[in-house]
Amino acid sequence: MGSPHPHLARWLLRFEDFPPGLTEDEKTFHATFNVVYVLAIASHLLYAGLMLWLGEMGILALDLGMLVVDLVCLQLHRARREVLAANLLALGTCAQISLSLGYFGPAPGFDYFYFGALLCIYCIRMPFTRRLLLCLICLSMPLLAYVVLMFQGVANPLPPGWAFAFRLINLCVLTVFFTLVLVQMGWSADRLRQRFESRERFDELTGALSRAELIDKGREMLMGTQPISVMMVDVDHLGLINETWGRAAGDQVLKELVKRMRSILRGEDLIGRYGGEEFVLLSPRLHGERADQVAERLCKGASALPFVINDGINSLDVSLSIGVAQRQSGDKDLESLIAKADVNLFRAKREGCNRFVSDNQLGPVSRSSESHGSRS
Ligand SMILES: Nc1nc2c(ncn2[C@@H]2O[C@H](COP(=O)(O)OP(=O)(O)OP(=O)(O)O)[C@@H](O)[C@H]2O)c(=O)[nH]1
Repeated sequence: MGSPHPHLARWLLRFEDFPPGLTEDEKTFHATFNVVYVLAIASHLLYAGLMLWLGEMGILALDLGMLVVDLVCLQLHRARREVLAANLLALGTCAQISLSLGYFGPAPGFDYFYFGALLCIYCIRMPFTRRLLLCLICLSMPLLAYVVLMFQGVANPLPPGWAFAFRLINLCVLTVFFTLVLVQMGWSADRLRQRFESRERFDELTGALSRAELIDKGREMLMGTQPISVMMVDVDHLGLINETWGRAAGDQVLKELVKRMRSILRGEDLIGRYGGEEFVLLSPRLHGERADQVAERLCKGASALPFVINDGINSLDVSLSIGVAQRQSGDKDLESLIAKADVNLFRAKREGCNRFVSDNQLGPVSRSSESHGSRS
């Protein structure tokens, strides 16, 4: 798997029962954080036991509170709300550090905790500014507590032996925790580099995203909760165009089509070449009737002007058929959304091409267009 730690990756993946269709990256992310949450639960149970034994009820209550947070994180993570789970763990950990500092005093060793929380946040796939904001919140909580307690001169109330043992356990747990998170970051960086190096991100002919890249980006998009429209676009009768005008003409049509779609769509929309003459479009924050309007604009706009082929000697009228599917709330499965769009595309073809079909409506394109009719 091209990772510096393939054995660890294989070992982690052995314990997982993944939902179908996850990429390798998602699998290692999922497996790593499963271990991180289980580790957090185990260590908070251990700390709670220790504090009960030592009769330190204040810090025991804090540990039990964190135990609940860990369990919630694990459930969220398993329900594929990974980003929410990791954010909650990071914030919970930093809040716990701040409160624990009030009890134990600003002894060295605690700084480990919030670096852990920061690393946690750093490997979560979310926009940079939101990540930065979370890091700042996580950093400032314990830092503030640190400074205040240093000035107050608070000392650790545990006997020196216990204080030492407690710190040792913390360091061991956190070292394992860091190793896992860092290794996971290494895997992600590796795969990112491999993708860049292998130049498989874009389709060579049209410049659209490659299928693999589209799926990766689409899955990232689906990690949020925003509405998303998926459109499957197919050039009508491309086989006939190839036969009549030659494959180079078909290639020119595909290239020009991507340019036209780009000019109609917004910058944040993704265009990927899914197969031969099929493209998949992913549009975040587009749903309901607006998605139908965009599909109609694509059908009309893409075929509004003839496609110039054979170095400007000929031109063709080319039409599109589009299947539209919309994300239902909480839907995380990109493949099933694309499959829905594909079913609607099939309906559009069956209804006579040059139209779109969406989940809720059939959308004929009003402009009458002779498909692939030639012009001089
Ligand atoms: N020029 C060109 N043709 C391609 C490319 N990829 C796929 N095709 C052609 O697209 C055609 C797809 O054939 P079909 O699935 O039967 O579709 P169609 O002829 O467009 O007919 P409908 O989809 O039913 O309208 C085949 O003839 C492929 O050779 C490509 O990169 N360049």
